[in-house]
Amino acid sequence: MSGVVFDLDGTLIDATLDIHACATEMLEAEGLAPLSPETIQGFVGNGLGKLITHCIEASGLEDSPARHKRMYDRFHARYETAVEHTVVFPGAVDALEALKAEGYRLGLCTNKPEGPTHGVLRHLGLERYFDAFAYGDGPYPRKPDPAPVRHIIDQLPVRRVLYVGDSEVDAATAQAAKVPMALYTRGFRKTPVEELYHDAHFDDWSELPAIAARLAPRPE
Ligand SMILES: O=C(O)COP(=O)(O)O
Ligand SMILES: [Mg+2]
Repeated sequence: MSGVVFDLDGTLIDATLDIHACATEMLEAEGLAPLSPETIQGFVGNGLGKLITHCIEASGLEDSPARHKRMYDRFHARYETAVEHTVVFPGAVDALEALKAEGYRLGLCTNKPEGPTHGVLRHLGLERYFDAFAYGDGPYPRKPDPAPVRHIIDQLPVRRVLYVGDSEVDAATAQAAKVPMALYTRGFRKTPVEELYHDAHFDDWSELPAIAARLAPRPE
């Protein structure tokens, strides 16, 4: 069997406005000034803990454990239901449908915590496409450690996978897991495409089934 493993934020969905709303409320509760949506978007991809650290540092404060926990808890409490402004990238659902129809097993490998991941997937009708999940608060290290990808490969289970992601973290994860990487170029990447590990890149989701057929040929 073959599988395709997807990153979430910046790859399948753009949750910037909802993440920004959670961050704004969290900063306000601390008496801090809001940060722009672009700034917050740049903090996404390494998990919620890292996003909180970036918010604290961007506000000119020290990332003390007590402050970090207070802000993390406040953000997390709102995160699962902050879904109303989140959108799926154009063509991504059709690509998931096509891959499913071709017999691929699909996995979702995100650094987002488990509750907010399922909250947004349910809201967008995407939960049913995936046969296995790994989260940023699971019992394994976060991406770019290869452990969450391995966890998904074991759960699916599949022998061959293609990893699909948008960012530096995803490229490093695929490389560490020694799996082929398809880079979605309209996500939250900051590094030029040529400088990131990848075997294929695409800016149009209709290209993905052909990329998968090449890099993770279908079931024998
Ligand atoms: O950093 C996050 O919380 C989520 O990021 P990811 O879905 O791109 O892994
Ligand atoms: Mg991402």
